[in-house]
Amino acid sequence: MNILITGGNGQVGFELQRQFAPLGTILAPTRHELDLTSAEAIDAYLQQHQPSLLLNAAAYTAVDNAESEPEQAKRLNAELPAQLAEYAAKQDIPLVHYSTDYVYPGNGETPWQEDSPTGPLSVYGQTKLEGDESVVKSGASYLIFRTSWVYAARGNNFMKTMLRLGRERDALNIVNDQIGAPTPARLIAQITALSCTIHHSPFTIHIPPGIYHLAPNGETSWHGFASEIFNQARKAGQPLAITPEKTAGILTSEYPTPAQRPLNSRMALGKLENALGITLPTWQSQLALTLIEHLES
Ligand SMILES: NC(=O)C1=CN([C@@H]2O[C@H](COP(=O)(O)OP(=O)(O)OC[C@H]3O[C@@H](n4cnc5c(N)ncnc54)[C@H](OP(=O)(O)O)[C@@H]3O)[C@@H](O)[C@H]2O)C=CC1
Ligand SMILES: Cc1cn([C@H]2C[C@H](O)[C@@H](COP(=O)(O)OP(=O)(O)O[C@H]3O[C@@H](C)C(=O)[C@@H](O)[C@H]3O)O2)c(=O)[nH]c1=O
Repeated sequence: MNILITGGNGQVGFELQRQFAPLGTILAPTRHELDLTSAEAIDAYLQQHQPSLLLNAAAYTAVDNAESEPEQAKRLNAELPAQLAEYAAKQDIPLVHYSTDYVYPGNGETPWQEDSPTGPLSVYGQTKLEGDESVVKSGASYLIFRTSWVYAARGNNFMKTMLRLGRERDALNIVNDQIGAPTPARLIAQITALSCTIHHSPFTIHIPPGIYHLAPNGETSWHGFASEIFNQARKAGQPLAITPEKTAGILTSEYPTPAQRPLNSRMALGKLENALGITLPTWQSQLALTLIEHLES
């Protein structure tokens, strides 16, 4: 049984490969083996390999660059999921797709529900929303996991950037007015596997199709996340130049970037917890696991 993982070398895709390896034959083409900007190449690949499950972890995730490369972002974030969803509907196979807190407008302090009005502030958020909308209306059996602030033991992410800067610098300014939940890619892959029941054939999704928020419990700012990274790293014996007093919280307006980020990225988790009958872990406990994995790698 072939499981296609697009973006298999990314943070989430890599963890999906680990989780799903015992469940079937993993197809995780690199960008040299399958150019995801080519609809023709994707069609040919699908015809050749006939996957029974699609896990779409490919995306254009460079939030600031997307502002100057909107066509590229649209191809990966909007048109690719639309094409995969159309195929999934036609073949009657499930599609799991990943989305983001950046589809929400970021105002207020109330956690977003899955059916809250969207209002992306950036090209990245807008193109991701277009992808979600295509999947929803495709008629495919789908799950969309909207997650936030993804990091992992490997890949490019905020945790690894902070560990590097914490060793190199003795002072850092980090925004403290964007609030959300840092989510390890490993947790995303574990929840994805938990949501798919494997019969002999075909794969089925065993929670109701739809959009689900997927993040750990609790909330913090990027400054709070960085401070916890430094605390936990220090306890694990890492030599850091940075000190808590020199890790200053600043406003988003003091850290100008090409793309606007939402201030409120709080996402309600009840829909997923109820569907799976679980309580999601806290972001601090998930950081401990991911940090140790990184330090031991
Ligand atoms: N990162 C984050 O903070 C968040 C991510 N998400 C969503 O989660 C999902 C996974 O994100 P994440 O794992 O962090 O993403 P990564 O940036 O780590 O990985 C993206 C993957 O997409 C692949 N890719 C991008 N462009 C192309 C292309 N033209 N052809 C072939 N492959 C391509 C990359 O290939 P290559 O390895 O060759 O570069 C990479 O494997 C995405 O849908 C993202 O929007 C949601 C919230 C937060
Ligand atoms: C390195 C650094 C970043 N920052 C801020 C900038 C930004 O607001 C925040 C996080 O930086 P990043 O560049 O990791 O942020 P960003 O790339 O916007 O992260 C987002 O990626 C996309 C793909 C998503 O879907 C989102 O959920 C979110 O994870 O930290 C500082 O304040 N000080 C610093 O020294």
